[in-house]
Amino acid sequence: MEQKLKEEEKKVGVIETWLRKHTLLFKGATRHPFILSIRDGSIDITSFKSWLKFAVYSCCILVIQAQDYLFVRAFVPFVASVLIKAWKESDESGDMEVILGGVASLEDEISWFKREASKWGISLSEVVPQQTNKKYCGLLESLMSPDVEYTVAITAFWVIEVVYQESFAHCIGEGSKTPQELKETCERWGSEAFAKYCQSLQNIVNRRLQKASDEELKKAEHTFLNVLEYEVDFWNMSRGNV
Ligand SMILES: Cc1ncc(CO)c(N)n1
Repeated sequence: MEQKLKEEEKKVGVIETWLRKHTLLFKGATRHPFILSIRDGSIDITSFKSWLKFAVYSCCILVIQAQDYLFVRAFVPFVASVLIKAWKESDESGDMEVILGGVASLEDEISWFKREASKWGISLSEVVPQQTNKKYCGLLESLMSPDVEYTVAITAFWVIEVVYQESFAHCIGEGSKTPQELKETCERWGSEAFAKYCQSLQNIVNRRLQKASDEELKKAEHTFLNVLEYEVDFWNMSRGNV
């Protein structure tokens, strides 16, 4: 049985196997009620005239965006640590370009967060990190340790990106009623280009996992699950859960 599973994993790829095994948690992170409310337009303010609804609406998306700005600032050094690991440990020189592309797009992301904030009249320097966010940034920091293998770190990197990609692609996919004001946000992570970049990361991860020891595989799967749980918690901040 054990042997059969191993053979199966080799054929379909480890990631595919994980996604089948942990479908519920993956759906929890990529089809969160917050995302569904963007997609079905129920988050929309324009159909509700009362200013209170406006406040609630702006609050939940703004909480996520402001917290995400802080998250992305912590994400940059994490990605830099993955870059160092790729340089030291990778068996393929092409990995570095993919990761470097990620760093470049984070620069653009940070500028975009700043533009968005000024549009909404928020001062990002005054945003206080919520407990959930602090915990997630703590996870990133622990993954920056030189003791964490490249395979485990790149797995975390891929899943962090793919949750956003899958979530926001769902908001602009067939039949979505996403409000105009949120389209740009959704396009940022839901675009074809971002999907391609996530696919490049996924190819690296699959290649690494195929060669990984059982011990490393176990660690990588644990990290994969950990990230998914933190992503669910992150979305939960939109409901005022800190
Ligand atoms: C919380 C979170 N997860 C993933 C991404 C993708 O970059 C992001 N910006 N924020």
